[in-house]
Amino acid sequence: MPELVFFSGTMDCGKSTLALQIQHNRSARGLQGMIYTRDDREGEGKLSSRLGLATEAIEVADDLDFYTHVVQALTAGGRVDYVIADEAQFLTPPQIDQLARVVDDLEVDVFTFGITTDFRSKLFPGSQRLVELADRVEVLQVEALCWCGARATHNARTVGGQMVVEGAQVVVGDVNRPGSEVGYEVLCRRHHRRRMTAARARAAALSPDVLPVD
Ligand SMILES: Nc1ncnc2c1ncn2[C@@H]1O[C@H](COP(=O)(O)OP(=O)(O)O)[C@@H](O)[C@H]1O
Ligand SMILES: Cc1cn([C@H]2C[C@H](O)[C@@H](COP(=O)(O)O)O2)c(=O)[nH]c1=O
Repeated sequence: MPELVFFSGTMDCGKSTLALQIQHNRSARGLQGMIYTRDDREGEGKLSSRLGLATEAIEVADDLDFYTHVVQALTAGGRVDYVIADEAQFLTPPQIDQLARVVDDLEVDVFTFGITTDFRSKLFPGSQRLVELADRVEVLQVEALCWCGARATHNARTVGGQMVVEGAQVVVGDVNRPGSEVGYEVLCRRHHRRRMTAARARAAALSPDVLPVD
């Protein structure tokens, strides 16, 4: 039975790596997939992993209709055995409905990959629709860790090194980029709530004026 699967997790937990592995294993067996992404850090039309692997992908815009796109590929004589959509948090809710229709009406497996919540711990609209519609929501086995060693469950945004809780929902960026103006850091819920990034925890530990938080 074909499925709509949502592989979700924080930033930097291996989602794109898994997407590339699924693509590799299927294409090694002669299956043909449509690979989509939106706003990958490495640039337009790329699905990239921090492990250094990347593949070409179809760049999705708001007006791309997944169902029509896959039907067009089939009508043109192509084979579509599966669909992969990375950075699925950036897709619109109607696009997630179109992906569900690809599964149900075309009987094609659809694997989506994305973060569930933004830097304010609010659901991305695309992720919300995936949680509502997916046959399965899978949390990745490799845990990203908070600086305290606990499992990281939340994504923090930093601007000029300070954690922020206001701003645009979408700002493409990366973790572990100390030099960049906007950065991200994965944290456990406790430290996300306290806005305690690794840098702030280090500063607090060094300061004689601040009581330890943990
Ligand atoms: N130098 C490295 N050596 C081993 N593993 C690494 C290295 N750099 C990154 N990784 C692994 O890659 C993961 C990030 O993979 P990626 O697919 O880019 O994440 P996501 O798509 O979820 O943001 C990290 O959690 C880590 O497990
Ligand atoms: C938390 C958060 C993240 N983003 C962006 C930052 C990255 O470009 C992607 C996530 O990519 P990854 O492969 O999962 O690391 O999302 C954003 O725009 N807004 C946010 O709140």
